[in-house]
This record gives sequence, C-alpha cells and structure tokens, in this order.
Amino acid sequence: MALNDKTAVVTGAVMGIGRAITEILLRNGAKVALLDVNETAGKDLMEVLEKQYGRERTLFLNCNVESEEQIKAAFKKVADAFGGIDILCNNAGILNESMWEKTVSINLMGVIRGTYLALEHMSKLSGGRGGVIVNTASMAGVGPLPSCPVYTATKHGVVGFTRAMAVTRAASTASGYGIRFNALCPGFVQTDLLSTIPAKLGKFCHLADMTNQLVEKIGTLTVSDVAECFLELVTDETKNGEALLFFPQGKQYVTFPSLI
Ligand SMILES: NC(=O)c1ccc[n+]([C@@H]2O[C@H](COP(=O)([O-])OP(=O)(O)OC[C@H]3O[C@@H](n4cnc5c(N)ncnc54)[C@H](O)[C@@H]3O)[C@@H](O)[C@H]2O)c1
Ligand SMILES: CCCCC[C@H](O)/C=C/C=C\C=C\C=C\[C@@H](O)[C@@H](O)CCCC(=O)O
Repeated sequence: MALNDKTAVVTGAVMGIGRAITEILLRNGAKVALLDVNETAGKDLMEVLEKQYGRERTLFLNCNVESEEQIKAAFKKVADAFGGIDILCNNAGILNESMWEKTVSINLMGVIRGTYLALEHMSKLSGGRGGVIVNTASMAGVGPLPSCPVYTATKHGVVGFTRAMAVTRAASTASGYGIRFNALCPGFVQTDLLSTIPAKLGKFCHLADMTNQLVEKIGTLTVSDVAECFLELVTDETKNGEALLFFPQGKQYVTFPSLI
C-alpha cells in the first residue's frame, strides 16, 4: 500500500509510540488525524507538524477512546475533512494495575470500539475503500508480564481480537471488508509509559525489581524502531492476521499453534 494521499487515524497520537507512528505516516505522504486526550500536547505538536507538513495534511481531535460518542464523532470529522479513512492505528494505551478497569477500558475495549466504528467508514461493504487496521499490542500480548497481569490480559486480548478479525475477513466473503488487521508487539520502548512503571504496578509493586531486570535483559527500543515495524504492517499487503514481535535483538512474525 502506497501512503500518498491515504488518510490515517492514530489514537494516542501525541506522545511516545503514537507520535512516532504519526510522523512516519506524514513523512510517507499520508494525511493524519491525531486522536488523543492530551489536548495541550496535541496543540503543541500540531504547531510543529503544520509547519513541517502543512495544515491540509494534519488534524488534531481531542478524543477519549473510552467514549463511543467521542470516537464516532472524531471519525466523522476525519471522513468529512479528508474524504474517508484508509488506515487506523489503535495505539492509545495505559499501564496501571491499580486502575485495572480503566486499563481494560482503554487498552482492549478502546481497540474493539475503534475497530468497529472504523468499519463503518473503511469497509467496502459500507461504501468504504478498505484499508488496514494496526493495533498496538505488546510483547506482553504474547508472553505474560508477572508484574502486570491485567495489562498482559489486555494485550493478549488485542492480539486475539486482531487475529479473529483477520480470519473473519479471510474466512467469509460476507465479511469482505477489504481491510487487513495486524498487531504490533514491541518489547520495552523508551516512553513515558515505561518510565513511570514502578508507581503503576499496584499490588504487584514488589515485582518492580524483577521487571527492571527483565528490561535490562531484553533491552529497550526507540519509538522510531516501533514506527518502522508499524510501516511494514501497513505497506506490505500480504500481511493480514499477523502479530509482529520485535525487540533490540530482532523481530519475528509470531507463529501460533494451528488447532485444526
Ligand atoms: N512503552 C512501552 O514499553 C510499550 C511497549 C509495547 C507496547 N506499548 C503500547 O504502546 C501504546 C503507546 O504507549 P506509549 O509507550 O507510547 O505510551 P505513552 O504514555 O508515551 O503515550 C500514550 C498516549 O496515549 C494517550 N492516551 C492515553 N489514554 C488515552 C485515551 N483514553 N484516549 C486517547 N488517548 C489516550 C496519552 O495521552 C498519550 O499521548 C500503548 O498501547 C502501550 O500499551 C508500549
Ligand atoms: C512493566 C513494564 C511494562 C512495559 C509494557 C510494554 O508493553 C512492554 C512490554 C515488553 C516486554 C514484555 C515481555 C514479556 C516477557 C514475558 O514473556 C516473560 O515471562 C519473559 C521472561 C524472560 C526471561 O525471564 O528470560
């Protein structure tokens, strides 16, 4: 998929991984709608992006992925402004084992909500152009992180949901959305989410040292590393139903057991 003049929506777009994904999309010619709850950072980033890429290719919308109403309104504004949606990155996420319901609401329910609402704009069955949806999961979506079981559950859920949607797309022409679905599974990445971890482990804070040792052992990625892997899942049209696992030592497409 060439990105020139394609329209992308990125949630959690103004910091960390989402910002890097936003910038690689813009560098490759796409128009990008940035959805985030952090309005201050969003407006500051928009000043930078508008200078670099022009006002006609960027749009910031204050949007909480926990709200069906806000996502629905945001997607309509994007479609009205840019003429449709071709790419969605459900990236917004938090880690907070003390606020585990909120973690589920954002990390898993937000991905499901965004995906279902995007189908209304992207699916060829409803007049859309098709496209690709990439969901930001985590290495913790493949291997459990003992210090954050709920976060781990949300990311396993994102991987499972993404693969199921991909099979649905492939399995029945009735759901011929014309959309590919892939999961991004990075290891530890140098962002605010990672740097605030010890305070976010809740009842598992006694496992902070073990987690830090794991970070030391596996190492950390930059947000640019993640954005490059995201781009691969978007542009390689053979990729559907994939979970791309990557860490400083390399990357691999996860092979899941075939149950039939
Ligand atoms: N940092 C890591 O080590 C790592 C590794 C693998 C996966 N991830 C995942 O990558 C994604 C981005 O994480 P990050 O490390 O860049 O974090 P970050 O905290 O740097 O950025 C997260 C962004 O999401 C936004 N956000 C939070 N809640 C939101 C909501 N309800 N609605 C809309 N926007 C919201 C924040 O304002 C922020 O801009 C998350 O899904 C995270 O689970 C992170
Ligand atoms: C507490 C840090 C949270 C960061 C969340 C973010 O999503 C990053 C996750 C990155 C890596 C997750 C790794 C999970 C590994 C598990 O499979 C673990 O059980 C592997 C143990 C490996 C070992 O001890 O040798």
